[in-house]
Amino acid sequence: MSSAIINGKEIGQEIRNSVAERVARLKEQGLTPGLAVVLVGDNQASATYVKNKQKSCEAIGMFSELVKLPETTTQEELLAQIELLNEREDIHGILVQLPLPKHIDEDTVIATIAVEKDVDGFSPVSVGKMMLGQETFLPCTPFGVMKLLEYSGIEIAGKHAVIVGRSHIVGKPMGQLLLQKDATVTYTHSKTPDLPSFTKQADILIAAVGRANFITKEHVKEGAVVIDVGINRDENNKLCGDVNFSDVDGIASHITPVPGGVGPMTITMLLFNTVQAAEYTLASKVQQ
Ligand SMILES: Nc1nc(=O)c2c([nH]1)NC[C@@H]1CN(c3ccc(C(=O)N[C@@H](CCC(=O)O)C(=O)O)cc3)C=[N+]21
Repeated sequence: MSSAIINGKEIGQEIRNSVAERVARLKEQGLTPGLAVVLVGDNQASATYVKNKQKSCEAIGMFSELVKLPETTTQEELLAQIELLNEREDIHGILVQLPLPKHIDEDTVIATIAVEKDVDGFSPVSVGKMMLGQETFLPCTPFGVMKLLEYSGIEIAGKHAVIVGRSHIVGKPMGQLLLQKDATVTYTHSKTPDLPSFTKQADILIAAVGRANFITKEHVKEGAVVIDVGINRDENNKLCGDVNFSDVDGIASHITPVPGGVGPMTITMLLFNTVQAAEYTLASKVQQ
């Protein structure tokens, strides 16, 4: 029997519909949620992602502004742009598209984004709050994975979740969110010896390695839920995940496809966080 497909496009659309209703309610109160996307340089992949993000904002009635800066932008110039956006009343969320050119220090840039506008959830304060289980913007990709599991009725408490990959934006926060829902979490990475001996124990396997078709049937336990966070290009330049889908199909109980799995959820949760940021500003105005 083939594995059940977790459809991120469909689940994402359902969430976007409810975000669109919140946007409409804010507009009735004279506030249009606004997202600024900062893009430095002319990386082709980044340009495509950014266009998708803008289209998605507009589709639910949100305002989005692209701040496009040349590859030669200095760090000081970029920081100055972010500070301008921090001050703007019509901008509720700021996303600085990563990766940045090599002469710019990403950590410094991210730390400059006002915490109340950090809809990516990447700033040190947002990460710290997440670790402490305090209310904050959650990083969009792991947040989207949690929604996929929730909407698919997959139990997390008491399950063994194995994460492959330890990036700041996916692997690390992913483990944290699963831990908060009472999973037992194991982190594995490129230096883990005998990886299959760990991944084979997973009830929930999160593949976030960034290597095309890396996870095969030798890594997966019968009946496991397999979440593929990878966005890679194979040798034919076709979009593919970190999981060899056809190899794992039939072994996993559930699996996310690429495209149409985690990717659309990342953008959905960005919209979710931005509308939340706008709602917070309204709430704080009413209090004054
Ligand atoms: N500050 C920052 N925040 C990010 O969230 C961020 C970033 N930088 N840099 C780049 C990565 C990548 N990323 C994706 C989001 C959605 C899809 C997505 O929707 N993918 C579609 C397919 C799109 C296609 O066909 O190319 C899918 O999987 O179905 C992909 C990739 C967000 N990123």
